[in-house]
Amino acid sequence: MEIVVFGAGSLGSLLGGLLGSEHQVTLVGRDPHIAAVRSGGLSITGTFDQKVRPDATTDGTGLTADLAVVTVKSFDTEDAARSLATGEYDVALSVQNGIGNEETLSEHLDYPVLAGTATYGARLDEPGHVDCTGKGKVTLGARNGGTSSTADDIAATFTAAGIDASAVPDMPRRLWEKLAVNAGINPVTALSRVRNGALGEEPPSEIARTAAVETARVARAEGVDLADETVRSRVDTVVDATARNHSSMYQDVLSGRRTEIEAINGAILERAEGHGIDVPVNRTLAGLLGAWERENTNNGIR
Ligand SMILES: NC(=O)C1=CN([C@@H]2O[C@H](COP(=O)(O)OP(=O)(O)OC[C@H]3O[C@@H](n4cnc5c(N)ncnc54)[C@H](OP(=O)(O)O)[C@@H]3O)[C@@H](O)[C@H]2O)C=CC1
Ligand SMILES: CC(C)(CO)C(=O)C(=O)O
Repeated sequence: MEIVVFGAGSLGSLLGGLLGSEHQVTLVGRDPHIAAVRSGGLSITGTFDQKVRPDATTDGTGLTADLAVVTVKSFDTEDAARSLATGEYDVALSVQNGIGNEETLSEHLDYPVLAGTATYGARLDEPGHVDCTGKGKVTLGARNGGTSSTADDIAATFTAAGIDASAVPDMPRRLWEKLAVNAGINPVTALSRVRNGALGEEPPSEIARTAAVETARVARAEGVDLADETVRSRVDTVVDATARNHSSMYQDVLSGRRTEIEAINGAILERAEGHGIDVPVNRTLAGLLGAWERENTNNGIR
């Protein structure tokens, strides 16, 4: 299969690198990482130990492939969609965190957009080198739910490349479940500057679980069947499985970069307000991270 991975930072380089062992992959990203991949290939370490040589470019316009895997941060989805619209693809798959990415892509693309989530831990250590800090799973499917033979084929493609992937018929619920986990783990680890595993301790773990439970309440108001107990235990499971990870939001804070707080806790807050639901923990986390962004990232705009 010909695959373009749009947004080859941490997660995109990991997935693109693994896919590159079996498929024709082009990574779209930024220099100096892309220059390093072009000259010396991509090393994947940690859970994996591989060296691959995918194609790599900083210009994501006018490309052609069977599949576009979108791994930019949610605040870059609109720009990515505009670039992807100049190319030719059969299908796009978002494996980003936050809600609304698939809708944004669909507004710009005239081919189908599938939804996905990833629980792999990835960190771009240095140009040309990605560290897999936790083996996870990629879950994908039709963005409004239901079965999809295209999603089945893509899951098989990922599996053939050694990525644990499955196609599921209930993506809306999965997206909200992942959102609940990220709403808890990401800002709490970013604000307290700890790896995910530190949330095994009280009280930060309880803050993360409460943010997740608030999210489940909003999901139910949106018509998605997601129980409080499901998200509480999911936070604990992900903390255990990704104990060694710096969450993507913590990585952003460490590098002084804009975070995805708006597409995660901010989006929950906005939808909660629409339903008249109070989400005080999400409001607090969004407020604190937002204050950090304004002070440290030129008002959140890079
Ligand atoms: N890292 C992880 O372990 C996990 C991440 N995720 C999710 O995956 C998504 C990606 O996260 P992550 O990999 O950490 O993010 P990164 O910031 O590491 O990667 C995104 C990359 O895309 C680049 N980019 C953005 N727009 C363009 C463009 N138009 N052309 C070329 N390159 C572009 C960015 O460059 P620049 O920054 O210079 O703009 C950056 O290098 C997020 O939604 C995240 O929440 C989910 C699970 C785990
Ligand atoms: C699953 C988790 C929490 C792994 O760190 C993640 O999605 C992220 O860091 O954004």
